[in-house]
Amino acid sequence: CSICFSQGLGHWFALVDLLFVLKCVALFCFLGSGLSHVLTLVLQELSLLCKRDVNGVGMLYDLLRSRWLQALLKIYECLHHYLGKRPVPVTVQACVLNHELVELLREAPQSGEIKELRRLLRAPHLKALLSAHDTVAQKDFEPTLPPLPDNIPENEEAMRIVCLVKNKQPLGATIKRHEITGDITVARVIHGGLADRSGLLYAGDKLVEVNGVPVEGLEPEQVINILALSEGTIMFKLIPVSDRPVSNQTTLYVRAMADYWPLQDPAIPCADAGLPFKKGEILQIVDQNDAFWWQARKVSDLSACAGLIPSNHLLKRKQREFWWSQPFQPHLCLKSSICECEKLFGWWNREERSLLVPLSLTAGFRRSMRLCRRKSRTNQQSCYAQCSSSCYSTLAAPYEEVVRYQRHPGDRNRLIVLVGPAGVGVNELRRRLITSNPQQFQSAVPHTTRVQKSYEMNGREYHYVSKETFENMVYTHRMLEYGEYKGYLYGTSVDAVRTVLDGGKICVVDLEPQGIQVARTHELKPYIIFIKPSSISCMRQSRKNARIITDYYVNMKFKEEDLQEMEDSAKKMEAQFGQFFDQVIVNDDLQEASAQLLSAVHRAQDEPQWVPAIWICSDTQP
Ligand SMILES: Nc1ncnc2c1ncn2[C@@H]1O[C@H](COP(=O)(O)OP(=O)(O)OP(=O)(O)O)[C@@H](O)[C@H]1O
Repeated sequence: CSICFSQGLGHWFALVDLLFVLKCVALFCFLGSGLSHVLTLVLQELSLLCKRDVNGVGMLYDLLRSRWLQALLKIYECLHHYLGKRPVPVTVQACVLNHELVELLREAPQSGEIKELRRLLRAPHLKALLSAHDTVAQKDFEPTLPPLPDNIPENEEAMRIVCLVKNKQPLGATIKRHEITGDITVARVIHGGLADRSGLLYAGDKLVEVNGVPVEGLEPEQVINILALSEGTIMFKLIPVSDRPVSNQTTLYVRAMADYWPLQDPAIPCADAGLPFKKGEILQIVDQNDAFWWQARKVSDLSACAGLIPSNHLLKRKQREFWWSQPFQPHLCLKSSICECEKLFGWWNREERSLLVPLSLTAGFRRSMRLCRRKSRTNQQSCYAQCSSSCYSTLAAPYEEVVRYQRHPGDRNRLIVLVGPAGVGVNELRRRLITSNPQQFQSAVPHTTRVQKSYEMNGREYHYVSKETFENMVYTHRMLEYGEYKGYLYGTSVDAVRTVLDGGKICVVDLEPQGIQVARTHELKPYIIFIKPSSISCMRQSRKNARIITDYYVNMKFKEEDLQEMEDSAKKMEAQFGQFFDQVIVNDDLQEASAQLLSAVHRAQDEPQWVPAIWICSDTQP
């Protein structure tokens, strides 16, 4: 019936003429006594109206004749009938009775039947059943709250008594002592906690008593002890805050760009209430009332009670303080990540790859030139090794606002960016992905300033451009990454990526991690996949027959130092850039990693993902 009223009535007014509605409502006033009978009358009325073709009556007629509604009404009638003759428990203490009986049987002569009866009555499931019976019979569903104290002060208005039943959850409120007055007040109520859900405690409420113990002169720790020792119900006597904070917060989602460990933060007002998080995790911010300490929870566990996190402003300050507290270092990372690092990594090795496979038809399939790459990484090492990850993160905002985004089927595909340490298999995986379906996946054709060779075709292996054109592209920020090798410039341009995307294909590129931030634009909406090496012991097995190609040796085996270098480099990449990774694939078994890559690429295009809000909310490219 409630379904009928809550859902049906809205339609009713819209569909049927007013006179008819009044008639039906009058009939429904008899609810509870012969509802089926009333329904029959309504149906008769409706069938007459149907003949007169009153607007919408046919629909209502069908609704009232539907089998589920009829069944619902029958159930209602049965229940109503039962209300008048509900059974009354013979005893409300079946458990006690059972216990007494078992004792009597113990003393009785031990025949087979008596033994069996005793065994049955002592069985735990029967005892549980009787206990459930007693609970229902006594209607003991609610916890019993203690009686209100007699000595309630006269200015009752100013005092509030709050009784909360303690369960396994924390209370979800913090208290503090006012420095001057010494008053103990509720400092904050944690979103989703017991106190918050009760709606009875507010930040600023002044505690007068806890479980009958006056708190005047006590330290917050002593008050916490009283709470910890009490069982069952906790009774607070408090003076309510005069102006309660009005909650007009809008929920905000952010990606954490730094790690945070509350237990290691001496500044947090209550470490137990802190929410630890790792970079890259998505947080739901539920309270920003405090300028320094926000309340948040992880989207991976939204049912949990919120925790304290430093506000944007505070976390940034902490990062800076930490950075300055470190022993002096040249802080190469700051410098290089802005400008010079772009030059340190990248393209010269790819040029060599193209020499080795000169007639490769798909641009971007260039094989490893390990020595060149290692040469570039020697510079990179100094950047990774000399600065801690906090050094890099001082540059960035500690939280990035994100929204859920799902690509519209008609929109351009998202750019797929593969990142990983040299030798991990980025090119192998990219090559396998593209050859699995060249109609769908494609690489971006790089630009170079070197001269075109006889067997090459402009726009296939490279776009051959003059140095001036290339430099102009760099200055106008049209290069995702670029580098110099043997006096020539090489780079991947945004235009080359755009060409692939405009052709309706999915563009797959591999970038050095420094290129990620350049690629992260509203236009390209890149989905970043980190290819991670498995453990060294696993790689010893999986790379046993793998060959790498260097400047001087073709088919060179992986050496122990290569594997170690790969692992170290991967760790540093994760520490510095992990917050940008949408997906991490461990490249242990090649087949499995390829399958994971394929499904990740499809997920990126077809399923909702968290992306920077600025990509969606702003029409202008950041
Ligand atoms: N999971 C794997 N199991 C076995 N061999 C692998 C695996 N992944 C990659 N390889 C092999 O390792 C070698 C290096 O891979 P690849 O050239 O793709 O590395 P890369 O990450 O592109 O590094 P670089 O840029 O230095 O070439 C190749 O011979 C490749 O076939």
